[in-house]
Amino acid sequence: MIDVLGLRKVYRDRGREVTAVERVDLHVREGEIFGVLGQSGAGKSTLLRCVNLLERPTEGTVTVAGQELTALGEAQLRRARQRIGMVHQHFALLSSRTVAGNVAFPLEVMGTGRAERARRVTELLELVGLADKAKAHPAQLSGGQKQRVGIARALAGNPAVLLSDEATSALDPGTTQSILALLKRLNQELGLTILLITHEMNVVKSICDSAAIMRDGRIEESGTIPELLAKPGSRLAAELFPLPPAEPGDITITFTGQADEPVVSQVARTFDVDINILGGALEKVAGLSAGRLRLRLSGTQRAAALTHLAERGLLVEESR
Ligand SMILES: Nc1ncnc2c1ncn2[C@@H]1O[C@H](COP(=O)(O)OP(=O)(O)OP(=O)(O)O)[C@@H](O)[C@H]1O
Repeated sequence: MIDVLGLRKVYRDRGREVTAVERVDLHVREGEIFGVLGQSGAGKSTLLRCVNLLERPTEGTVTVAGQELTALGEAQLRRARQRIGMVHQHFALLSSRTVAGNVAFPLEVMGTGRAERARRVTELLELVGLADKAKAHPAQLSGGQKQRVGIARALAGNPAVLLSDEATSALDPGTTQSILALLKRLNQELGLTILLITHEMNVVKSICDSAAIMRDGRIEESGTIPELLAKPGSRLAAELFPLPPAEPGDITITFTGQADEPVVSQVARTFDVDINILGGALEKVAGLSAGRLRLRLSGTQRAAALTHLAERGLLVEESR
């Protein structure tokens, strides 16, 4: 649904060149929620703004819903952008307009007639749970309510794709969860493809099907959550499940889906090994139970025990 190939963005800032995004490829499948995770300055906003060409890439191509945006002129681009909704960290609402007026704004720009506009605004406000706030002004709303208005406005043009620029980072944890639940519901009910950027692991953990980790303008790893968790040395796995520092010979096992099986005690019994559990964490990620354990194993059948764990589909990594 979104294909970014060889994307590069260089800003020229007072005679200096700043490379914000360097040779990035990104493939977001139809109907998925894809999270780009990274620290401040990693290039996430630039990448997102290049996807709807609010920022023109220095190099590379961007294709959304089969249309190569990087090949379009300004007029065609304006039309194509109507099918790409965007949600902002600080909501970007018009303070002089009511909630209904804010949601109606993109419809006015598109030339939608008055009656159809009113019908659509009502429908959108119901969708985000704000039907009773149509006549309120943004200043009278909580942060979570403002973001719901932002989401309704982003959906006005019936977009195939929603881009979310840190939609929850100005919100408290409880409100964050309710906005994430709304995004997930819209994803499932409308089949909306969502590309979001965030610096919060919690966002990826709660709603993303796939993720990429970005650092210094580059994508370090990218894939579905189970793929990323199954990859040796995965940064996503390490950040999702922080463990104490390892000593040489310590074993880290990462698992998705096998959380209900008593694997460790079975291995201890079958291979007569002593197992020390040094740390561990279990989480629900992308709807799957996943976790990591740091173990110290000793016994004459240690190697056979490790092979058995790997054969059971667990990722087994030994620290050096
Ligand atoms: N308009 C601009 N002109 C010059 N440099 C810019 C511009 N926008 C961003 N940059 C630089 O590009 C790099 C990436 O910035 P970007 O905002 O994309 O990162 P980010 O990961 O979204 O960070 P944050 O979460 O803090 O916004 C940074 O070094 C930033 O200073």
